[in-house]
Amino acid sequence: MNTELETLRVSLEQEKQKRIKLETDLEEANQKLKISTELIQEALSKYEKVYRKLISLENTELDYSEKNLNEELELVNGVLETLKINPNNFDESLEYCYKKLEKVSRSFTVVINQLNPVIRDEICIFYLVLRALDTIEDDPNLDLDNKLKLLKNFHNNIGNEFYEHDNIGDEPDYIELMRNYRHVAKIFNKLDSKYQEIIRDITKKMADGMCEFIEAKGIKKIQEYDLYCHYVAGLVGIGLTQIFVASEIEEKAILNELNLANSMGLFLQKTNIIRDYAEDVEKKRYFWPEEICSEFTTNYIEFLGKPCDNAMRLLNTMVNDALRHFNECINYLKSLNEISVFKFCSIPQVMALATLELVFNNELVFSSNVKLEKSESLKIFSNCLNYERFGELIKDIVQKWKLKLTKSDRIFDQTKELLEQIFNNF
Ligand SMILES: CC(C)=CCC/C(C)=C/CC/C(C)=C/COP(=O)(O)OP(=O)(O)O
Repeated sequence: MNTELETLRVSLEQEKQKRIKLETDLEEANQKLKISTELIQEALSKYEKVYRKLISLENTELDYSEKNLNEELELVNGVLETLKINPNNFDESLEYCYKKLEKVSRSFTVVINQLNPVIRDEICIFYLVLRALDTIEDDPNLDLDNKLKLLKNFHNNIGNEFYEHDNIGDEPDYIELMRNYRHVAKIFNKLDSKYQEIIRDITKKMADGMCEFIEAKGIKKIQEYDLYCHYVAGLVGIGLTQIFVASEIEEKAILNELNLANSMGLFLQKTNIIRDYAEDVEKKRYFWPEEICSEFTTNYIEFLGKPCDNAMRLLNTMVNDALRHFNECINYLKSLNEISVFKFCSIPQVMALATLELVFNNELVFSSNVKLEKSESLKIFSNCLNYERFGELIKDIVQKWKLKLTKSDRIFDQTKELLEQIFNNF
């Protein structure tokens, strides 16, 4: 009797355990279902927004063919894929990183989102790590010693899940990134060590370079200007190239021409430095090199709000200096094989060339932040699909720019020559 009772008790206990397990599984499945539903809803709402935008674009002055629309939809599908609808892939920190990327980057979110998944998280994290470093460099309220200490130590904290700062940054989104840095660190720690090493090495070199320039107080020679741009942007091009090769997506040969990767960064950085004249001068950030400025003025900040002849000549000389890097950018892009990497690298370059065309001989640079029209950016995003289409976009910008070169001026002639070289590169 006792044995029978015991057997019954054991089987009851087993049934009870089974039931508990079933209940736990059910709860977990419901949780996953909830997350999936939210992600799907988010994906659908994004998809719907872009689709509506495309439909409305069909009726605007932009001549969007059906082919363009399909290509744009392909790009959007890349974005949807990144939403990682599989709930097993769901990671709160990864989700934070992609959401933060959208907030802190004006131009890199879309090109990162469409990247080959093999390197997408790596490049998203690379971007956020450098954005955090840049936030420290740009903070106007940090005292010098503290800033130098934070910059010099930053590479040791990239994977520190307890690293956080409550009040660093001059914009709410940057402050928030520094406050929640642990999410970036957590995903960094999950990356393959070969990517961690590249990111850490570039971050250290960039931080050391930033410190060198903070201590030097001002940029004098053009060579120093190129060196500063190398530290803050050329190194990014070099690190990205190392990531493409480490993943075996691009060929090793590209590592023999890292000077081209450097030029890719310099071209983007110099374009921003010219475009942001008014904003930077107002914030007391000075990047225009004395060697170029001194031909036109003893202090280039006097041109703020006053676009006199000398101001315009200086502006056009700065544009010329940036434009001399573009042929090397074309040569870099020519050597890429994988389409998502090509788009990631080429779209920002076309946007920068269009921006340079816009700021050339443009008085507004001295009073406001001149920006490309949204429709222009969209046209570039959706048309820059391969090397051939890239060439067409570049040639269109060059033709438009040449129409501005009616004046007979030494600088205009130099710009004309550079533009002709670019045109003939295709
Ligand atoms: C090989 C290769 C791809 C080289 C390019 C290297 C690269 C991406 C350098 C960064 C340059 C730069 C000015 C970034 C910030 O741009 P931003 O302030 O306009 O962008 P934001 O939208 O992120 O603020």
